[in-house]
Amino acid sequence: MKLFKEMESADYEQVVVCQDRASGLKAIIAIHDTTLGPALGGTRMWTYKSEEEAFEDALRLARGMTYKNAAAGLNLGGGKTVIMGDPRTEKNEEMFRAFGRYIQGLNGRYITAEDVGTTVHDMDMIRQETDFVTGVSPAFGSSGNPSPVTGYGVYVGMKAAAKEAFGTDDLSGRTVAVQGVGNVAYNLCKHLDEEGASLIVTDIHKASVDRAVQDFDAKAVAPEDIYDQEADIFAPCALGAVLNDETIPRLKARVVAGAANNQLKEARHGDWLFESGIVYAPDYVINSGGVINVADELNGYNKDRAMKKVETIYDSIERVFEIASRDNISSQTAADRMAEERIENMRYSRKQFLQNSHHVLSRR
Ligand SMILES: NC(=O)C1=CN([C@@H]2O[C@H](COP(=O)(O)OP(=O)(O)OC[C@H]3O[C@@H](n4cnc5c(N)ncnc54)[C@H](O)[C@@H]3O)[C@@H](O)[C@H]2O)C=CC1
Ligand SMILES: CC(C)CC(=O)C(=O)O
Repeated sequence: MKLFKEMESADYEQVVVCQDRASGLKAIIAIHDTTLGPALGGTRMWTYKSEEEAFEDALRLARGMTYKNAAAGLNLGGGKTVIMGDPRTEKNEEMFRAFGRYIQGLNGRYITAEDVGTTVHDMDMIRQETDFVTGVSPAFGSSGNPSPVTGYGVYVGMKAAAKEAFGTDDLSGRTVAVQGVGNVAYNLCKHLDEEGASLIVTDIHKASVDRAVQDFDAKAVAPEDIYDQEADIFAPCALGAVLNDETIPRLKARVVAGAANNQLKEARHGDWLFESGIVYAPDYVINSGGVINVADELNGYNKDRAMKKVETIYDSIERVFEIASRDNISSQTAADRMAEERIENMRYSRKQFLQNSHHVLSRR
């Protein structure tokens, strides 16, 4: 990979490569854009096949956070970290503390939280070395694990997408095919089950599937079969790039609405969904509940305030569909326009120099 060329292509600000031999830490912090404020985005730990794959993931995820935070109306920019390693076997305290020191060195330009492969306990380790971490244990006045709130936000956004497709947001009697029943999707399934939806689930980990089958009477299918299911809604809740040339023709669902980041392999796949009449809830709008929740910590966490804001995901998804139908563009393009417009407007309104600029971190 030609890193500078890649960074130039989407105008990334900074990439920080962190190595600590003693703990085995190999981390890449990507900061995409801080026009709106410090970059907030989680830390993913994953067994990447190559360094190149890890860099690509960090860059793509960081850019997604810029759009997510902008579309959610947060005064935050976009960044993300990936740690190379197996989250089940390669974690240790020293690793997360070394990582925390690297974050502290960025002096507030980047704030972290959980993502795939990291937990509240990991954030507690990081917190020992830096102020710039959210999603730590509630005992520290924090909001804790963001996944249940992300799951609730996806549920709320799925209802808005269902309204667009079926004319009603009632999910009782609907069938939802869920890809990956990890932290977020388990919570999503709970809300869907409570409303009376039927669930079809898959995961590469048998224990996760078994839990969903037992708790929600879900039907289990093999991972490669999830795209072919007779379902009203397909909910991708595992990893990215699952909406692609091979999978889109197989979908029977009228709605795609799930938690995973970067669901579209390429931008043209969003156009394809639109042209096929499939209602797609853009990933970074529907899955913004977690970041909305952890961002509230920067004002001193208030759960009611955070949850009220998470409810607005319904309106944001409706707004995206309005723009898409007004301008005859895909929902993904509509969401991008909404986010880019906010960033550009703020870039303009913040151009005057102020000595003591009101900054989200100055309230901590
Ligand atoms: N945790 C959060 O608050 C947020 C998570 N997200 C995104 O949502 C997605 C899920 O996140 P979490 O639930 O936190 O992660 P998780 O790691 O708890 O769950 C992901 C699940 O997907 C499964 N999986 C992986 N590859 C699969 C495949 N090919 N087929 C079927 N299952 C597969 C894993 O075994 C795991 O159970 C990720 O893309 C993440 O970036 C987005 C916003 C916030
Ligand atoms: C997990 C969130 C708190 C932040 C994030 O990284 C995301 O929304 O993808």
